[in-house]
Amino acid sequence: MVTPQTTPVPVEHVFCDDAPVLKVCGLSKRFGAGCPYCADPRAELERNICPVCGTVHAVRNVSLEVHPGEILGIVGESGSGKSTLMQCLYFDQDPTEGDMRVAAFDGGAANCFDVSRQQQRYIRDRIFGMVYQNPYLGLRMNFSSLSNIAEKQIAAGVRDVHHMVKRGEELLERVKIPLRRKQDPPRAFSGGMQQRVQIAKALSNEPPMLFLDEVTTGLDLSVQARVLDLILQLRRDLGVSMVVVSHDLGVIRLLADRTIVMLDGQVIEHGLTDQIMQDPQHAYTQELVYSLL
Ligand SMILES: Nc1ncnc2c1ncn2[C@@H]1O[C@H](COP(=O)(O)OP(=O)(O)OP(=O)(O)O)[C@@H](O)[C@H]1O
Repeated sequence: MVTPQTTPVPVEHVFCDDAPVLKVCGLSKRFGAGCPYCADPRAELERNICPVCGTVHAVRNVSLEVHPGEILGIVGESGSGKSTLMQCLYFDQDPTEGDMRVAAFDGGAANCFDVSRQQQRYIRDRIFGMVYQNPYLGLRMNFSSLSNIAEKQIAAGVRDVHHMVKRGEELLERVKIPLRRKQDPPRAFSGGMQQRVQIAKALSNEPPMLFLDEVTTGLDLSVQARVLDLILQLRRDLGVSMVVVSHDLGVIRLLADRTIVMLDGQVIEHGLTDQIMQDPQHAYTQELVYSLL
């Protein structure tokens, strides 16, 4: 039985000296209007729900940094707020509060949650890439794989068809989709291949920052291993920074340099992944780690 501690861990960034690619401070997302009771940070919620007004506090005061070439893992059980957090970072959801700085946008001077929708689209199209757990959210299932990759390039302003085809083919080769299948639509592919096409699409504009939300969930073990291997290879070859969300600590252990553990919308533990694996502090993290042994 897990006994959650409700006090969030203060975030100290003691691991890297280089400037972050992405820096998020105090991100919260609630579903519902809130009330004076749950507006108080000391309020006792029923998991993540206000007992007075029923508002869901899906993400509570989360801060994080991602450094160049680093993979940050976010792990937590179902409902802990991982996907909502990721959706806020990728502008799929508006946070209730928070500040996000992106080094490649305005030199990190602007809070990206406050900029215009057009500027947010610019950041999504040119600086960020997203791979969703459900490939139906990231791909047009009836378009060819090559067209899917071109779509992201067009959104980023690329108009040279020859360049788009060349880049699309390069990426399909990189993610090991045979080029003879480049005109096939993703609906004709297996789950693992669909995730590879999503990854190719997300990488098409050479984004410095890639978000991966439960990308191996639902795949069988051998396919999962190949996708994980591909992610590590991309980091090695391209130096792209990543935020990887998973409920599976095994996946996070394999991929992430640093890890954040979430429970009921809060960060309950964070640190170097090896450190968390060897010496988990929170009862919930201990349970996660011991379940892997
Ligand atoms: N649109 C919504 N309206 C109300 N509550 C929501 C909404 N979206 C998410 N929630 C709630 O927010 C909380 C966090 O959900 P979220 O999907 O982010 O968790 P998760 O850790 O990603 O879980 P899973 O891995 O199952 O997707 C949950 O309590 C969920 O029920």
